[in-house]
Amino acid sequence: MIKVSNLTKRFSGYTAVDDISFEVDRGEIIGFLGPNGAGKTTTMRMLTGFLHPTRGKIEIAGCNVMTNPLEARRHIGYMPESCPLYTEMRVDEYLKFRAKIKEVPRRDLKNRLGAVKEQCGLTQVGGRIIGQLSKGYRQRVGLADSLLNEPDLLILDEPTAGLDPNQIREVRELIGRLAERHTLLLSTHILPEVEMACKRVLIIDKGKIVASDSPESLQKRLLGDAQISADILGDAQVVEDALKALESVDLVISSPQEDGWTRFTIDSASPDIRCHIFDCVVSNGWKLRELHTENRSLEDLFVTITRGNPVVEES
Ligand SMILES: Nc1ncnc2c1ncn2[C@@H]1O[C@H](COP(=O)(O)OP(=O)(O)OP(=O)(O)O)[C@@H](O)[C@H]1O
Repeated sequence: MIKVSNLTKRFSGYTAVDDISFEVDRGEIIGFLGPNGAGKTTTMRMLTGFLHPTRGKIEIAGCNVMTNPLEARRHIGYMPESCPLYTEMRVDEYLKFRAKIKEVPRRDLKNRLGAVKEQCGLTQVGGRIIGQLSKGYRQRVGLADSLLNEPDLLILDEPTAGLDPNQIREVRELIGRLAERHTLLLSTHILPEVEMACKRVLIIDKGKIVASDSPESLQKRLLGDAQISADILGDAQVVEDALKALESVDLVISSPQEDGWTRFTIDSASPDIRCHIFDCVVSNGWKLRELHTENRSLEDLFVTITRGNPVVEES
């Protein structure tokens, strides 16, 4: 659906996007992550034909964006970071206006308007003035706009930026529903958003793609070792020594809890040694009330990657 080859954008000597290449298959949901100024918006604007690259090639659904921008755009629904809505217009009026610009055939207009309003939960607010809507609803109008031309590909630039937690939840749910029917490229700073929705993440830093993989395998490959937490009742020193003696255990840290319990934090080179810990506790007659692998978040991963750690190529 998207094929980007050696894409570069320079602004008066400054390289905002530096020779990036990636592909997105039809139906994929991709999180596009990066710190401020990494080049996300610049990349998205080039993908949608709003900004001309300095170098490189972009194909959307087989159309070359540089040589055939109008045809390529027919496949794309784009919601820019700050949605340029005409705030004095009513929702219906605005969507009709946008549909005409997007050359939605007159005979389809009513159906398309009805469908996108339904999809975005706007059916009740068609007569409202956009400027008087909440930011969450304005965001929905932006999304409805991006869906008018029945695009195969949705490109959303920080769709939840500036929304309050309730609005974020609503817009996320809406995006989740849209993801069932579209290929989706979603840029965001909010990492749980990506963990929830995206099957693959592309991480861009200083204009370069530094990682491309599923959140789970990136976590495994970058953070590698497992960290396990176990609450055990027994002589703390004896337990600690026994845990340290287990194969593939690198480090055990103990911290006393109430009523004689101790929490052991165990670093291991093996992905999961919980069964061995359990057997060790049982064979020594100790008690166990908690045993789990600590989940390292995408946030840890993001910080690791964008602080100059090794580049992770797609597997
Ligand atoms: N029109 C422009 N002229 C000059 N420099 C620009 C222009 N647009 C973007 N840049 C620069 O290119 C770099 C990448 O910007 P971009 O907006 O793509 O980053 P981003 O990853 O989207 O950041 P954010 O998360 O803050 O939106 C930044 O250093 C920015 O200042």
